[in-house]
Amino acid sequence: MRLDVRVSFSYNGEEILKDVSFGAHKGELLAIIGPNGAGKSTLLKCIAGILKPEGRITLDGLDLLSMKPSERAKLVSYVPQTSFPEFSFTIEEFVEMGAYFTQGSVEVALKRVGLWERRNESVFALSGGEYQLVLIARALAQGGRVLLLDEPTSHLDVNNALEIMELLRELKDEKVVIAVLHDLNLALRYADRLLVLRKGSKVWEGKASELDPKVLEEVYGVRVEFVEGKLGRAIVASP
Ligand SMILES: Nc1ncnc2c1ncn2[C@@H]1O[C@H](COP(=O)(O)OP(=O)(O)OP(=O)(O)O)[C@@H](O)[C@H]1O
Repeated sequence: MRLDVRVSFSYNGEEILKDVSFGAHKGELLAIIGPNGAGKSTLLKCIAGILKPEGRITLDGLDLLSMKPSERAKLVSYVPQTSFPEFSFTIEEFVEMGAYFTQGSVEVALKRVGLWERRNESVFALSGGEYQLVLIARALAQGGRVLLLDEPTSHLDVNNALEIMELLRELKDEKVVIAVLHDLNLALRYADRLLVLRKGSKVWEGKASELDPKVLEEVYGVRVEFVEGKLGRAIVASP
């Protein structure tokens, strides 16, 4: 299972994505990183079919850009940046609000994120981390082959953030998983591959283990050091 992307995108004549190309496949977690305004969310929305870019996006050779939205939604699911629900649905109802699901797929998805027993509770009763899990369950219930997540760990404490990342680590063996991440330490620890964007252009793409701190220094405009500890590598940044 392989996704190939080469896109450009403009808002009102301003080029936001400039011929950004990369590949992603099952078995690897790809993280998109880069400073605010780099175009990360725009890129994810182009793949999700929310925005219409120029270029080409194929999944195992299938042209996603020329596909009907209903067909594409069966293949690609998208978890937007967290926003809190406005209506008091139960957890189960909320997951059923995705475009495609079967009764069985909702149950499997909620069990996967550990919230099936709580399915009749209101989504208003959820913490930020639990709500993020519900958003992921809604995407999983669609059963697509590509899972896109926009900052799935923002606003979460370290424990919940690690829980989400562990879940993505499991899911990468079933789907193409691509996440926009602001937390560089999580990206470095969990992503197999990184796509680094700045000002709408690809600056670097490669194995997370091969990332040179100089790339981050150039992109973020800060000094960066990698520190090795017993639990892994950490990034220290300084102005
Ligand atoms: N609806 C819109 N209309 C016009 N410009 C937009 C729109 N949405 C985003 N942009 C612009 O596109 C550029 C990229 O935005 P995008 O949200 O993709 O960046 P990002 O890398 O996800 O940023 P962040 O890390 O802050 O979420 C920004 O300059 C932004 O102002």
